[in-house]
Amino acid sequence: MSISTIGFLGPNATFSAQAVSGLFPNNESKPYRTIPACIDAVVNGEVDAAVVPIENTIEGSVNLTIDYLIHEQPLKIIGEVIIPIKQHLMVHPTNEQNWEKINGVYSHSHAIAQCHKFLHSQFPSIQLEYTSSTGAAAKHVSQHPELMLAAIANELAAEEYGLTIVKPNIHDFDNNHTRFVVLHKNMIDLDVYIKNNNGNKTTLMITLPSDQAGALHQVLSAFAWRKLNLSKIESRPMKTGLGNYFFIIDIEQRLDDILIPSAIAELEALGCGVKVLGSFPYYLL
Ligand SMILES: O=C(O)C(=O)Cc1ccccc1
Repeated sequence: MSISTIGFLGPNATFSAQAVSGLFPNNESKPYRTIPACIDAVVNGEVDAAVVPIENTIEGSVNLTIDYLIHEQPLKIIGEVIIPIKQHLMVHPTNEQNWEKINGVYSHSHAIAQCHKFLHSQFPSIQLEYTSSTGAAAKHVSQHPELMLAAIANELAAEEYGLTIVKPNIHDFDNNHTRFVVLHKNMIDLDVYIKNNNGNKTTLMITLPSDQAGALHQVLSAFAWRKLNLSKIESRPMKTGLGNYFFIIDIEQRLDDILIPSAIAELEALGCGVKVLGSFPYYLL
């Protein structure tokens, strides 16, 4: 297979690690400390692909991933994997009996946001500490049994770092899932290697002509009358001035020979900029 090593947001036992082992059970994988570091590792050839989080049911988009892809390192999205997310509160075994007296909770910003209601009702004035990942939080707590700390992370992290889960399933909404994208330098066909996908998508980045009334409406019409089903539309700042935004649009099918190319041609004729970020299979684990 032309994909051998996969980069992910480490250390071991993060949700990203879980997504990688679910989708690529036989590949080598390599942890990186941040999402940009995972993406850079693909660009400089340290790994063949990276798996990074892009959207969560409760917290929405992972802006760092979208922005780094758009503004810094233009890789291709070659696949998507969606996994259920269960957040647990865990402490060092020494503190198991006294866990209600913890004075600091460590985790990734998305994990903390997924548990806001729980934290607000159980620990209204506790110190929240943001870490680069849930795994990093669990590792930190495991290294400081002398402090009364807890981490929010998954079951694998509790096992990997020897922590005790004192309150399972503290995410505020049951239907908690995260979408991860698989990034590669080239637009390769992942479903040649991984069968049984659950569907296909094409992701476009679209910029609108400036100050044109009804431009977004016209963009959406180009998809609507071709019956191209959109599963997501999101705006992000261009970072060039207030009010300047680009759009990320997911179409619920592969880049075909006729429909999507003709929609793109129509958008370009309207003065839009269009870039295909990827056309890929997705997998639900
Ligand atoms: O920190 C992790 O474990 C990650 O992989 C990022 C993340 C954080 C919270 C939910 C899903 C993914």
